[in-house]
Amino acid sequence: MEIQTIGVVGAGQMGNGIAHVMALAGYDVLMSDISQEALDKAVATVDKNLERQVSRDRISQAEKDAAMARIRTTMTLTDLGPTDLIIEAATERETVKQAIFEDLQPHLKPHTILTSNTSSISITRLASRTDRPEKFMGFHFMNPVPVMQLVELIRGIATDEATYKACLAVVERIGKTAASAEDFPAFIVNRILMPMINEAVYTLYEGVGNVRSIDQSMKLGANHPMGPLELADFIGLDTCLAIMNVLHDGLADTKYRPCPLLTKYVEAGWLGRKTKRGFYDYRGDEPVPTR
Ligand SMILES: CC(=O)CC(=O)SCCNC(=O)CCNC(=O)[C@H](O)C(C)(C)COP(=O)(O)OP(=O)(O)OC[C@H]1O[C@@H](n2cnc3c(N)ncnc32)[C@H](O)[C@@H]1OP(=O)(O)O
Ligand SMILES: NC(=O)C1=CN([C@@H]2O[C@H](COP(=O)(O)OP(=O)(O)OC[C@H]3O[C@@H](n4cnc5c(N)ncnc54)[C@H](OP(=O)(O)O)[C@@H]3O)[C@@H](O)[C@H]2O)C=CC1
Repeated sequence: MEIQTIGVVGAGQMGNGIAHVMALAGYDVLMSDISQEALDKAVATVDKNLERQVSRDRISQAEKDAAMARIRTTMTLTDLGPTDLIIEAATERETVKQAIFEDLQPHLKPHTILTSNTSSISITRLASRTDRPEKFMGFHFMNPVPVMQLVELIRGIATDEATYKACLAVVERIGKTAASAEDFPAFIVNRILMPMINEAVYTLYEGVGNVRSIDQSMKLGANHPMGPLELADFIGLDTCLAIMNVLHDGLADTKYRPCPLLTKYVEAGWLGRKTKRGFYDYRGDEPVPTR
């Protein structure tokens, strides 16, 4: 069955990016969130990012207008029930995701495919609590979604081939590249990337470098487009900590223990760009290191 309508749960930085690329590729998108403010902000962000693509001649004004017209929003999660494919992109907390799939379940069409954009949580475990583990997958975009080429596709133990192929066809239609990952904590990208970010926080915690010298070293010394602390702020420090906890619990190896300094920033509510403070303070014209 060809997918035509897509439901996106969670209108944060990932949800708005997913809505953006799906609408641009011609899918009808219905996005939900628990906050009307988040939905309004997400639509405004998509509009701004599409406008940027128009101004750089990546897309035409008509393509932008058509994409914006394909995005609708709702505060009622169950309105997403009749869509062909649901991509859950809410906060990285297993109980939040489980509750979303539980609430959706009675309202789904028999053919609806359920997916999660989780960065780390077991797809098999999320799937096992639904009525359709064979129609459940990990659909993991990278941030910023309109720019990054990769989508990790993660099959749970019960995912069937038709579901995998349907998701692969969506990745191809939006012009991105799929990497197939086995369902183990944090999959491929975050299994490798997040311990590096956590190590950068340890490097800061132990005083080996400060925020600026650590980021500069990895940008100029390893050609990374962003330093690891800048990238952590970009991803969200709550998300980084949640991923480290999943690695630590799931692989039971102390090498994945989250740095206490990362925990401290999250406890302070300094979550990075989204709260305007993390390893950098974004409240002024230029980001200022906080250490
Ligand atoms: C945590 C997880 O589960 C998984 C993850 O996502 S891990 C995080 C993965 N992401 C990364 O590692 C990102 C690392 N950073 C980068 O690659 C770059 O810094 C960046 C692409 C974000 C910005 O690049 P830059 O060169 O500094 O900025 P800029 O020149 O403004 O942008 C580059 C292009 O992206 C576009 N762009 C940037 N952000 C955009 C957005 N949100 N929407 C649409 N387009 C965007 C720009 O318009 C520009 O397009 P053109 O090439 O057509 O001109
Ligand atoms: N940040 C990143 O770089 C990446 C993140 N991911 C994953 O994507 C998911 C979303 O992350 P991200 O967009 O960064 O997070 P954000 O914090 O930016 O957005 C999450 C959104 O989900 C909302 N939300 C929380 N609970 C619910 C619920 N029950 N129903 C609907 N919406 C809800 C939040 O609302 P409120 O703010 O009101 O709580 C918020 O608007 C996570 O699973 C994350 O691991 C994947 C790839 C990259």
